[in-house]
Amino acid sequence: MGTVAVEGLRKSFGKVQALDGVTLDVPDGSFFVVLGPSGAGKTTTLRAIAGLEKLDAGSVHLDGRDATGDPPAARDLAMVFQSYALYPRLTAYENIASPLRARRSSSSEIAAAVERMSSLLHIERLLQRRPSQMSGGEMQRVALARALVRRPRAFLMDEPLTNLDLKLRVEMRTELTRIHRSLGGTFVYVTNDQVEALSMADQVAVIKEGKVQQVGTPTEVYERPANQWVAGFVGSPPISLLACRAEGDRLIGEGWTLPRPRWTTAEDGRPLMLGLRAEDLSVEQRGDASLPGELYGLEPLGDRTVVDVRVGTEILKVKARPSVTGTPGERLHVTVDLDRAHLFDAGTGLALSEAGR
Ligand SMILES: Nc1ncnc2c1ncn2[C@@H]1O[C@H](COP(=O)(O)OP(=O)(O)OP(=O)(O)O)[C@@H](O)[C@H]1O
Repeated sequence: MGTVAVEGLRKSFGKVQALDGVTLDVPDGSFFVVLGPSGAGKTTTLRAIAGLEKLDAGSVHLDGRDATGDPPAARDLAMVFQSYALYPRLTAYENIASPLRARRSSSSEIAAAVERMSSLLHIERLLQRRPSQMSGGEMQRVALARALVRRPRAFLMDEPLTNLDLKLRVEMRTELTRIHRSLGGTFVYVTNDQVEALSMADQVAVIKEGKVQQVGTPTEVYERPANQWVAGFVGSPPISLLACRAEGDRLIGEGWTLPRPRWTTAEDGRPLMLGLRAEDLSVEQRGDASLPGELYGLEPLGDRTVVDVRVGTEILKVKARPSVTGTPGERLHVTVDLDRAHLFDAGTGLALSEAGR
């Protein structure tokens, strides 16, 4: 078993409220990602689970048992940090073996476990090297192997891929999901990188200023963001937001109108924000629902081009084929897939009811 449940975690550092009532339920065997910007309280949450932070309020349950007062060593959790923290004088083999030596495992058990981990992480050829003889990516793999060699109740990972270059980071994302599948343990993984979160997680908890904004699968968080902030934080290029209001069967903004989506329940006149993702907009096809604008700029990204279109005072980001061309200032229409649009209350930022969608 390896369930982790925290409830109502509160922690302040002087005037900073790092955790403001964090509640999370991590199912056994899941790859659970805590996603949020810098300073959101991700590390503090992880440290609270590990028992490294004295809480102002709240509880931590491990496998259903109240572990709030337990010292870190009694919690049976393994932690992997951003910094590798390898023993500099020990070889990779000895580094990976160290948690097992501390538990007095036999040398044959140790050899078998190190062999299994090093093959899983493709580091067999590094085993006799010391940290000074390895690259950052190699050290990170050894650090992961050292954490994964034990079978603790859960693995807590604090941005373990941050120090790697982009290519290695992308590679390690796939590796980590593969390792999770083959080991089958509970992973609680902290990151500020939404691509990392969406690509690896079974469940994502999005956190901002010490408060959980939404918990769901990557698809739920992306396709049905609970509020405007989550919609803006998750997704690249970021979602475009336009101020508007509903009037009868229309949505009316500055210099544009669209048919009111069938599914929205907003009453007339209420200030709203319309959220449109780049892939739900088009400058290449003409549809019934479209916004008049002018070309602001083109951002070629190889496999696609992001077209910036000015509509009123806002810039919309539109995904287009790489071959798309145009001159800044040119008038054009942006076709909107209204079935995939999002509406938020402009005051509270909360997503409007999607009943009937
Ligand atoms: N030991 C500390 N003393 C004072 N303030 C702290 C301490 N630890 C964290 N904080 C503050 O608490 C808030 C949350 O910090 P935390 O490290 O949990 O954020 P984070 O989401 O992990 O950020 P990052 O992605 O930058 O690591 C921040 O404002 C931070 O400055």
